[in-house]
Amino acid sequence: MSIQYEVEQLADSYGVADSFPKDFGYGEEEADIEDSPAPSDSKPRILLMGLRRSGKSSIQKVVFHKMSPNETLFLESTNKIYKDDISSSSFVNFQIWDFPGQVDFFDPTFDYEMIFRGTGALIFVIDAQDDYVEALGRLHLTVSRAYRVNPEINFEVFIHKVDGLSDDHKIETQRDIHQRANDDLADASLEKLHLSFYLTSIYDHSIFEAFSKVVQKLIPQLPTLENLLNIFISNSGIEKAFLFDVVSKIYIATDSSPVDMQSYELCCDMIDVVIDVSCIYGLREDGSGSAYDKESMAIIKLNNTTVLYLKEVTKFLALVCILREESFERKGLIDYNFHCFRKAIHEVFEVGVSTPRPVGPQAVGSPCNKAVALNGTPRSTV
Ligand SMILES: Nc1nc2c(ncn2[C@@H]2O[C@H](COP(=O)(O)OP(=O)(O)OP(=O)(O)O)[C@@H](O)[C@H]2O)c(=O)[nH]1
Repeated sequence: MSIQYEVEQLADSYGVADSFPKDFGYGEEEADIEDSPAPSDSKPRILLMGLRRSGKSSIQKVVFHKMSPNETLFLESTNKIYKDDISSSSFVNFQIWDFPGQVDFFDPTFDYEMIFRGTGALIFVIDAQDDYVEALGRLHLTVSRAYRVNPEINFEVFIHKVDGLSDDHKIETQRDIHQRANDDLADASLEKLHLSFYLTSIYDHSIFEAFSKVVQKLIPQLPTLENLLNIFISNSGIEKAFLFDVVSKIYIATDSSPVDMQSYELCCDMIDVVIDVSCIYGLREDGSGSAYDKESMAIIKLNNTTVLYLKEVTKFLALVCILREESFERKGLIDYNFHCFRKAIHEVFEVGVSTPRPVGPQAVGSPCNKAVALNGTPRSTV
């Protein structure tokens, strides 16, 4: 595949020097956010639960800490709740709580009411390569408890480690788990409790896709973002556009045309290439500067007449588009439309201004706690 590649990197416009991946933000705005930190326990939570060795810590490390999947083989078992605050590096401002496999709801020191009250999404991980009967029992116990405390939680089931399964086996496993889990809920008269199922693996992009969908459900501005993307692509001759959280490669929104895995993978790969090249050639000689900043943009022309176009939207977000070479002849128009799109996104999120987040006991468990606060906090909600 021949690739024509252009990357522009200008780190000069930002005062504080940072390097990827430790600090991915622009230094100055980072200070704003630091100035009014929300007490960590009041941030909306995504819980990762499931049996021992089902893959919870691996998911969290691969998606949010750039750990390579092979390295997860050496992860030690989690013995206490591990709270990971990812708000300093990511657009989405939440905490991920990784639970040890053996959580005991009857343990009086485990205050599950407090935990579930401030939870936006509960991800239950099931190891699809193992016998899942015990996991299904645990799933039922966990979601029914959580639902009674907070019916607003989104319940997400990751049927995980499917890399070891054939395509037929994957479908059959999903069908079986879906059927049994819902039968258990029906037996307990919990038909209203909705479970969403995803086939995932850390060895491909499925885990990023699944996490994208989990996070999207927690973003109240999603319809607005989709609308803006639809308007942008239809006026620019673009085939597909994703709004990415750069550090995690979660897409927080896309236009309303269907997502195919290949396009998503291509865009993820583009982000990796841009950041890697930036880290090598985009920093100043003394190593200062940022690998991703206001001037970050890249165009990659593939040999099948497809063009990939990436541009910075906010300090955590990038727009990545796929378009035909013919459409790219009107680059001026695309750039202008992008300018309008970027402005609109900034208006939606008021980038860089952090409004005080809810504090105190009344905030935990309030309905708005389900929606994630965003870095570049929106005007109207949260
Ligand atoms: N094949 C395969 N293995 C995986 C996948 N995800 C995780 N693993 C492996 O599963 C094992 C257990 O992973 P962990 O992330 O430690 O599991 P955990 O659920 O956090 O375990 P506890 O901390 O004991 O609760 C590790 O050896 C991982 O490499 C996957 O998608 N596919």
